[in-house]
Amino acid sequence: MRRNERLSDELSACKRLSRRGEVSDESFFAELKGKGIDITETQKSAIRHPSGALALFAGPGSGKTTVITLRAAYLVRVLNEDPNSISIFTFTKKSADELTRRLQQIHPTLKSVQTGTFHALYLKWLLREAKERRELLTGYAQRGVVRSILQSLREPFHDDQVTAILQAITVLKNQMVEPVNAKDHLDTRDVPASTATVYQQYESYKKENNVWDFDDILMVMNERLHSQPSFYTSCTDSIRHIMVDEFQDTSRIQWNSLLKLASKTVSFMVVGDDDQSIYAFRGAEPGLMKTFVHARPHVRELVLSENFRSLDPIIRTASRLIQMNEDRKPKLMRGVRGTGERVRVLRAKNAMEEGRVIATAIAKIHARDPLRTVGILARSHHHLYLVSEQLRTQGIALVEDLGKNLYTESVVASYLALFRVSCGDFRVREEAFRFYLKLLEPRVAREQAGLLGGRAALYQHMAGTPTTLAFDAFVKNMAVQTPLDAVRLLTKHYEAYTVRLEHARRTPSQEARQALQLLEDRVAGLPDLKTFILEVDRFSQKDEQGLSKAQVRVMTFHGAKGLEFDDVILAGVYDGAVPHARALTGERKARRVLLEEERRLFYVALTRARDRLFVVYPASTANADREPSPFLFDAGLLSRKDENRKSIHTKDREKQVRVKSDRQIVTRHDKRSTVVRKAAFHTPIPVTADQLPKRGEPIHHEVFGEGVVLSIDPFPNGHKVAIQFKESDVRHLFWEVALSEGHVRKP
Ligand SMILES: Nc1ncnc2c1ncn2[C@@H]1O[C@H](COP(=O)(O)OP(=O)(O)OP(=O)(O)O)[C@@H](O)[C@H]1O
Repeated sequence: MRRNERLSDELSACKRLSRRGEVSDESFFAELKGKGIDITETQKSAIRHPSGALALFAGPGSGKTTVITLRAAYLVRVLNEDPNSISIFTFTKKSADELTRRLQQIHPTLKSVQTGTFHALYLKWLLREAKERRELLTGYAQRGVVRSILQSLREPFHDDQVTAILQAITVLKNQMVEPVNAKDHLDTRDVPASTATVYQQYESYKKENNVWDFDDILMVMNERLHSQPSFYTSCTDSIRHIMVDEFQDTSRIQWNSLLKLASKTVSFMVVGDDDQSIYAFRGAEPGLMKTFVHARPHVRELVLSENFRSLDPIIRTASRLIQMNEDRKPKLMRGVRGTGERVRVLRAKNAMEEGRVIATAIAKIHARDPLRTVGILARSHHHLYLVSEQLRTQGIALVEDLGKNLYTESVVASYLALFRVSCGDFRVREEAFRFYLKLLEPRVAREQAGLLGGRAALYQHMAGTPTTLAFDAFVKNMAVQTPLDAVRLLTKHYEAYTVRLEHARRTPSQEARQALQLLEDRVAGLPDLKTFILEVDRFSQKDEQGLSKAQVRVMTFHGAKGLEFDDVILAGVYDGAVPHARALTGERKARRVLLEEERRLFYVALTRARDRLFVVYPASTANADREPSPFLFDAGLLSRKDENRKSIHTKDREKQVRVKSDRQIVTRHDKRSTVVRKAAFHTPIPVTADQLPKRGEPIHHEVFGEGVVLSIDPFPNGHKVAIQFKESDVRHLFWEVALSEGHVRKP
């Protein structure tokens, strides 16, 4: 159909639908032009789309979200549709807030358009229509349930595995896999073998206790829509237009419920970009973009091929990177804003210097124009702790979307308590003493377990005993050490403590270890603990005034999705962090899938910049040398000549990786630190048959004392041994770890 014919068809269809709004079609677009927004013909087509299904697939910065907001405005202002009858789905709260902000900027009446994440909108409708009121099982409580199920299964486990199991359950529920079928869909290389059983018991627990988790909101909504006609009618009666932003992140269950909801609406529009799909770990299925086009009769497909956001060097960099992905739909992107400064890669000596490099870059940006918006993005929120602190210390007002900082991480808070006491601040002596007991005096800690868990003043209770005297000497000695030595000393004890925990079937998560590595970076070079404490206090007391005026925002790559900034600084872009080390382990196929997802994530980060883009990487963190991310080579930002070394394009890197064992890959750059720790925590030395215990044999354990072996069972990479200890319950030990760490012996 020729364009003019199509346009006149669209207009007449709109007129048929229209109850005549406050502005005409011509003045709507003329008003936008007056504001400097010259809507393209394809964008207009999508905005005017009268009824039926429409798919708008295009690259970053092409105006997909703009079309969604303007379409909502057009429906209300030109076609006189009720704003309440328009529902817009997004995938993060931040994108929903951004949409609401953009809508309100266009016109105040658009405040009533229903925007939100699937979870938020569905929960609202469930509360309204079905009067469903359930407590939500989240965060800590959710982990507690999984932990106690694992304990009841007598499974040794790590806290990280609790995270992996919960993530797997989310994916299964989003893929609509029932617990009975879960086994066939799980890869036991990624999750413990008991995950399917845990899933089953976890679901039963929620049912018995009448609670939901977040994924249940999607499940219940989908089930009600399909099985309760009255619920379905009451929901769909009030919705005439559905739009979905970032459709590439839709999961099977979201798709199922959407299809049902949209079967009665006047229009159903989805916008997305397969290159920006970054939520596989939550069950996203970018393949649904293809399904959409075939699922509905007469789906109209539109493609936008202009990038309105970024200057050419940024677009070129991002395109070079994403072209390395094999599993994608090729797209043509043309920048309309012209050329600009080249993307700059900055190398910092270490993590602390990285913060200073970024602060200098921001100061330069704001010296030219204080109103420029700056986004500082990193792969993990941990990495942003030190950067944020440096920026605040240098007086830069910023909005953090992290919600916490290094000193609120519980293990770091305990270290700080000990440091404070060693500097003469006895207000936190109780906290410090309890931590000290856990770390250095496990036997005393066990004896005092009742008091240790309660609120009693334990130090006072034990004052004058050899234990408190040893504690006093320990903190006194700490005061004369450099902060780095003090941190390392505590970490040595902390590692022994985690091994003991492992025997009790628990270990602290990787998060704690990451925090401790950061702490080492933070204190390196500081002369004494007093200086460190002063700096921490100064940072914590920094007043938050003026943050509303802050033009600098700090967030993760994931959190930046859908947003844009005048200038973007990507922090911590070193190999192992970007791509995440996890993407370089495991089976080749799984590795490729993960690596492509990591590349898409970095692509999302690069494409948030309008004018200038800086990429920063520290040459050393946590006492280990770091190399720049291989993605910087993929994107053409670094070349072999720059680094004077062999190519580390990710494709070549994959080849290297194939010939190495998983452990070597993860720890390639961490030879001095992580290898040692990983080996200690996860890689037991194989034992010979005569080193294995026998049933009925007596055993001595350094923490649990004397015991007798009840059973020996094969376990991945070793053996699980059940031991009845005299002074405690039956304990299950991972024999190879226990033996190689010297925690057990035959008496
Ligand atoms: N026709 C246009 N003329 C000028 N600017 C435009 C036009 N369309 C969109 N823009 C601007 O381009 C920028 C990117 O638009 P938008 O955020 O809608 O893109 P997007 O496709 O949703 O991006 P992403 O997928 O990367 O999040 C915004 O600043 C928007 O105001």
